[in-house]
Amino acid sequence: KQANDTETCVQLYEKGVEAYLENRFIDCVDYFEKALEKYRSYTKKLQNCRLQCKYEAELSEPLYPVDIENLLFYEKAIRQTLCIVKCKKENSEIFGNFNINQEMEKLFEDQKPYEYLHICYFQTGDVMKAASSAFTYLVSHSEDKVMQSNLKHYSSLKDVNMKEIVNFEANDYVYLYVHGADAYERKDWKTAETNMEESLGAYLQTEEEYHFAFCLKCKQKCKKRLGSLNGEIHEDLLPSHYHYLQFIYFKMGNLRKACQAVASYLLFFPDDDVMLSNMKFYSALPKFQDDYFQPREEAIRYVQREHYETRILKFINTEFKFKLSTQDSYEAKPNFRVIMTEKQLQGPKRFVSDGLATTKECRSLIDVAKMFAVLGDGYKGKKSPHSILEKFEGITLSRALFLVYFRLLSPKYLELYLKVTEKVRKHVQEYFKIKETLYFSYTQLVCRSALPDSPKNRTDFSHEVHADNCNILENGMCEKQPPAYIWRDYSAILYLNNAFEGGEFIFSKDRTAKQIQSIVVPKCGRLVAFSSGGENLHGVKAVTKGSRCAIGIWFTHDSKYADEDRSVAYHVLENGINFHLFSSIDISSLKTDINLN
Ligand SMILES: O=C(O)CCC(=O)C(=O)O
Ligand SMILES: [Fe+2]
Repeated sequence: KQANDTETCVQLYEKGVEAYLENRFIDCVDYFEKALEKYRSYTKKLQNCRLQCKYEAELSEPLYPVDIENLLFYEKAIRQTLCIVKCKKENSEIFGNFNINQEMEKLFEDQKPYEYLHICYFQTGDVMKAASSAFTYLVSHSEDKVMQSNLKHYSSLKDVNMKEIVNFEANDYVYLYVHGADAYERKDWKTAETNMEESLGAYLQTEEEYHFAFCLKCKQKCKKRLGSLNGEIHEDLLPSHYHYLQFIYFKMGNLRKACQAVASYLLFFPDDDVMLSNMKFYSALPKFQDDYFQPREEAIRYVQREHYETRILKFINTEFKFKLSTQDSYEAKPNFRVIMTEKQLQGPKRFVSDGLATTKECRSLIDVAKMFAVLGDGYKGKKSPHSILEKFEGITLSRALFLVYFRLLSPKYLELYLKVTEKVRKHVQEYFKIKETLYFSYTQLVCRSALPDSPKNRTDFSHEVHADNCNILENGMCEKQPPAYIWRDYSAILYLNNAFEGGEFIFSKDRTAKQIQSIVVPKCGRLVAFSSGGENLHGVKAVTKGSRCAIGIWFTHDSKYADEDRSVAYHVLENGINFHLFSSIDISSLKTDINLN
């Protein structure tokens, strides 16, 4: 039987096991070799996706011009993550149906295939490969007694040359490093230098491939994995390159480079006695110059990133352990009903309904807004886009999504956000009897708060009279041109509270609000919905006290402007967070205690 080319590494693995169990050892070898090859191309491709996505995220224009509380870091991480999801989708022939599940991935990462493969090689007479397979397995399971005795047995066979046993899964740098260290022992400085420098480069490259934002927690694990030299764990593999190099360069007569290596090493271990005395020794040499102790650039970058990440991790672990109090005995009826129509509202294509969210739901959503709102989120960096006397705090769907991704926010909130807004969409579609598809174009939770020292007798507006998809001209016409959001077809505002003063929503006949047609007073669960054109001029009166929170939702018929984050959000809720993307990551301890109940 031949393994066919469309089979995933998982299927191949399973067939390998089956062949092994049925003593079909040639098939067994064939399937496992192909499974390993597939898995290798899978990880290679994944690493390419990661690097490419990292690069793209670096170059992307930030959503917000100022880096508030390291949010830029998260933004980049989420961009990178979503980009990887896309990249995987685009390469579905390699990634299969998107998922190698975590369990299967672990089998490969744990070198499980070699547990079978060594036997199948042995049975087919390939004893060298049997020995190497056993060795490869032992590299990551050095304590495994059974495999130890297998290797011992293989090494006693006359066809097995111990010197030629290899680790099939060694990273490139492992051999470079080992050869470098060998050359060092032989005092072959030139070879040692070449190997060590190459090993250093390859190490950093591999580290880069393993490294991405989600890896914060597994960083230690990564280091351990990378630090394994054919089974021996070298916790300090990276700095030890500099240890070798300082002496190699000294022996080669390059004092500057020796000193740079010393300075690089000291970045990792500033108090290391040996290195400090080397430093003294080198600086006493006649050829020494004052600017020699410059750490190498890649070492500086590495150490800085390390410090930064440790701090962020600490921050996440200490700052995000809290509970929200959302116990609420009173539960409003979930039923909604229309309370004002075109007639009461004095204009076309508009209505008001009540009961689209319960008290508890409103409270939860406000909690999220208060906890995670970013000044001006969704307003392209303007903190108070409409009134300088108010503070605008918002959270867009995409930010809620990445908070969930980082486990800073319980998925329940995202679910609630989606559920409530979907209820609104359906209601709007039914009320206006819309036949075409109504896509979400943009969703934003906003709280407008009066600044403490703002005057009480304000007559200005929190949000000037405007239309949502056109620009009102002097002559009263509404011009459907950018910068207006011309693709918006329907608008809906769902209110979350009434604990404030002012803040009434008005429909107006004219731009200056001289001819107010109707007023909507916000309260939890109340919805105002209307077509987004010039026929529905509207505004928000000044909020003079307290904080007014609402979810603004804009719909479109144009699929080009459909909000992609929404489908990603559903994907995240359905499939959970794709941890296998970030192999061997355990960020479960980052989970916060936020609960809806
Ligand atoms: O918050 C409101 O009541 C309306 C807001 C609005 O009109 C808008 O954001 O376009
Ligand atoms: Fe509006």
